[in-house]
Amino acid sequence: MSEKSSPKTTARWRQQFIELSHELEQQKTYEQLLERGLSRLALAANGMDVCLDPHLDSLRKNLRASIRDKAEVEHILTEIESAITAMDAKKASKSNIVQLLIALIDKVSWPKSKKKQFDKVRKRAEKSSDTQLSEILDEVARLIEESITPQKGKERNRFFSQFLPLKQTKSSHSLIEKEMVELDSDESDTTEFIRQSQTDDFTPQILLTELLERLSLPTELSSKASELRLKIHNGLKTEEVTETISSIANLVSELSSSAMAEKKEYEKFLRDLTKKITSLDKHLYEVVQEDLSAFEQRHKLAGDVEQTMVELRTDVEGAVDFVEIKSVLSQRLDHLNEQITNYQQADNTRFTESQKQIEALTLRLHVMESEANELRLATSKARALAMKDPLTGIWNRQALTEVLQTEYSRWARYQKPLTMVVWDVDYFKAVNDKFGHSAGDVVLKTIARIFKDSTRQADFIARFGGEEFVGLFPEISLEQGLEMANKVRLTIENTQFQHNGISVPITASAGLATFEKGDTIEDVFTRADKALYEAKGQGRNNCQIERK
Ligand SMILES: Nc1nc2c(ncn2[C@@H]2O[C@H](COP(=O)(O)OP(=O)(O)OP(=O)(O)O)[C@@H](O)[C@H]2O)c(=O)[nH]1
Repeated sequence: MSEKSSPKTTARWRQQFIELSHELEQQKTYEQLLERGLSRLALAANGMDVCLDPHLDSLRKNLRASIRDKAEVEHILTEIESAITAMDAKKASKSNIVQLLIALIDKVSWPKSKKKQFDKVRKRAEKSSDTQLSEILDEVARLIEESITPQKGKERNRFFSQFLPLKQTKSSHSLIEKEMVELDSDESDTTEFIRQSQTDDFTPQILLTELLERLSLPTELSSKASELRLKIHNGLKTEEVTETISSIANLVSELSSSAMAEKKEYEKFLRDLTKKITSLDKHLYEVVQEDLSAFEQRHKLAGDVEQTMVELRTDVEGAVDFVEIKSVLSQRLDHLNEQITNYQQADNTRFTESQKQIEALTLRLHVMESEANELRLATSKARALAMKDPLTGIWNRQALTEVLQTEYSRWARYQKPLTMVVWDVDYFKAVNDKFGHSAGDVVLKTIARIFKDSTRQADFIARFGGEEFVGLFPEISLEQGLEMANKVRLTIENTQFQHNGISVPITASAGLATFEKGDTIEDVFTRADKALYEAKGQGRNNCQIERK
């Protein structure tokens, strides 16, 4: 082979050189592009993970350096690879956390009122990105908090409001406001929780510890929580995570049951309180109904009760927990009972006194009634005596006056016949004179008996005075009356009067008149007396009717 190159060979070498140069040029451009891309990727990936960031910085610095250290780059790439592997592991952890959250939500029987909210959070958890995880965790914690402490929510306010008087809504507001402040302070805690969580990396341990920290546990459950916390702190094996989640879920359920039991006890206590207050009110109402004289006492008691209720309400509003409320209510109720007992004692005394007074008054009333009856009877007897003629025992002139008035009114109303008869014993003065006044009295008594025996039940006969008698025949005409009078007259005539074995002839004469339209009592009496005068004039032992 000759040392001199042929032109053809030279041209080929040149061509190859040009192509190689071009290829190198392209590779350099490609390398620059890769460097730039790598640098940008490193910049973009910065912040994804704190462990990755320093390696990315080193890589970018190295890429920007004029002299590159291949070994250094290889080391950086190894570190980046390790960091990315660690990131993947963390990512897997986070998705485990989501699964844990969902498992927790599913395991606990949440109150109906929270069920929907938990379902929403559950859906969000399923679709969540890493950046949303802390937010979801906090929401789950908040819902757990609300679910296990129902007395701090609206339910408690509603619960209270049914026992507090409506007019006290202002006071009730203050109670609500106070609770809102409490809720606000809870939110501050939540904000703090979010802030902290955002800076932390989540692991199942952190999640479970955070959940336990956020549960406000009663004493009887706190020891269980401490055990769990210690177990978590010491590190959980993968198979222990699910078991721990179940334990926390049970704890939450127990806490919820405990809160419900307390709520029920609280409800029962307030129901009993309401019954007692209702009973008091009923008692007060009955007291008023039973004894109006106790109005002032009742008014005072009502004032005391109202005052106690106001104090009670103030105390309840100021109380911080159920035990204090219970204690305050018990004290106030005791005070209220004392007031009621005092009132009842006073009321009993008042009632006993009233009963005594009523018994005394009743006795006095009975005595008075008895006395009044006796008096009425005596008056009646006296009146009867006053109406009777003492000698003959028949009605006297006073009785005649009254009966005349009554019969006259009846006649005026019904216009039925009413006849008057005026009797006079014939020659009575001679009887007295001849046989003595006593004999004359016997004659008068005998004639009175004849009058009485001869007249009907409806008829009336009275001694007018001396030896004069006046009779009334209701519903008897003048003619009928004359007939009846003559019968009486004959009876008298036929009666045997004797004195010392000597027969004493006794006769009587009568004049009759009947009531006519426009008559007064005096008119009729005058006409009857005039008829008597006529009978006397005709020889006595005679009955005459009025002449019209
Ligand atoms: N025994 C007795 N006599 C009385 C009583 N009241 C009145 N007399 C008498 O009755 C008598 C009445 O007499 P007179 O009025 O004159 O009438 P008379 O003698 O009946 O004569 P005539 O009426 O015309 O038939 C008097 O002597 C009275 O004293 C009385 O209660 N008892």
